[in-house]
Amino acid sequence: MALKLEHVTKKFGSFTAVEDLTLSVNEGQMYGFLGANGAGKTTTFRMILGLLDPTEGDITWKGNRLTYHTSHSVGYLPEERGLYPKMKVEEQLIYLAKLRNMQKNDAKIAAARWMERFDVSHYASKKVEELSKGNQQKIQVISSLLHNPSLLILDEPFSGLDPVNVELLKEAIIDVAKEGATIVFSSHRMDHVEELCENLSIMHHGKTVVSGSLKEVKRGFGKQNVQLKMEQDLSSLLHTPGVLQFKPTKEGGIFQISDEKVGDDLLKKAIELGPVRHFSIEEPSLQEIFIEKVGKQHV
Ligand SMILES: Nc1ncnc2c1ncn2[C@@H]1O[C@H](COP(=O)(O)OP(=O)(O)OP(=O)(O)O)[C@@H](O)[C@H]1O
Repeated sequence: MALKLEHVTKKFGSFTAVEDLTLSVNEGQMYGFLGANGAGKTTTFRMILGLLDPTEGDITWKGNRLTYHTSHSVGYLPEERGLYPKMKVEEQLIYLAKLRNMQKNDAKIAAARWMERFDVSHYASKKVEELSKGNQQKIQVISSLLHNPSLLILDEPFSGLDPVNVELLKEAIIDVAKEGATIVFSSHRMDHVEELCENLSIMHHGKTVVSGSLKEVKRGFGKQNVQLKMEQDLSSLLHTPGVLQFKPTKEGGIFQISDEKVGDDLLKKAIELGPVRHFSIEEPSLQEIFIEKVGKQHV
């Protein structure tokens, strides 16, 4: 395991922000960190980076404790974005890369490549403060990965980006992972995590409520969804044993079921009602799992 957190707890005074967190991430893996506001994600990132000390537990990256200022192999996109507003974009990217031990010329070449990729080359000689929030975000993302970090920690990397830029960033993250970097990111967007991560954790009030591979998490949830498309009113099928919930849709309805066999019973009953245009059994979405585990009021 490249990144290892073992029984990590962080207390601020008497308040426990992170409690007994254990997780590991393989080299080259993309790990998703989910949780409602205040769940403890940023605190965990700061501990991984060595910016905060855990109250208890151990954190290691390839066997050693990281200290952010001595590690040049780490990239971090902090939640509170912090570029120098008066500095020009290219100048700033090169400056930050040099702080991470990159040669000026290599930094210049890499900055030009990434600015082109993120479609911000035309801002190279503008001051950061002259850019829109989303474009500033892209510059900060570039600064976190310009020096080819082997561990990249991204706190809410997609927030504030429009859909085109979200796609640009996703593709970039996938490429960085393919080149071997280990990536840990937090997001409130379940679909992004579902799309990008093999493994994930959901935190709630500092505790891990769900963790594992996406497949394990979905299977472990136990429940599945049956989608039926047909003209007839389906509400009577709610009383089929094993049906937990029913949500009518424009074309029919979606049933939450306790196990796959209930799907067969539903299909038989649906056929008795009339012609079935569509029937499918689907895995629960991460969104459903999150809402059930963390609670609707926290989303
Ligand atoms: N320096 C600190 N002193 C006291 N409490 C803190 C400190 N830093 C964080 N906390 C508390 O720890 C909890 C976890 O905060 P954290 O920022 O890690 O959450 P988060 O999951 O990143 O939330 P969000 O999704 O809103 O960014 C919060 O209740 C927060 O108020």
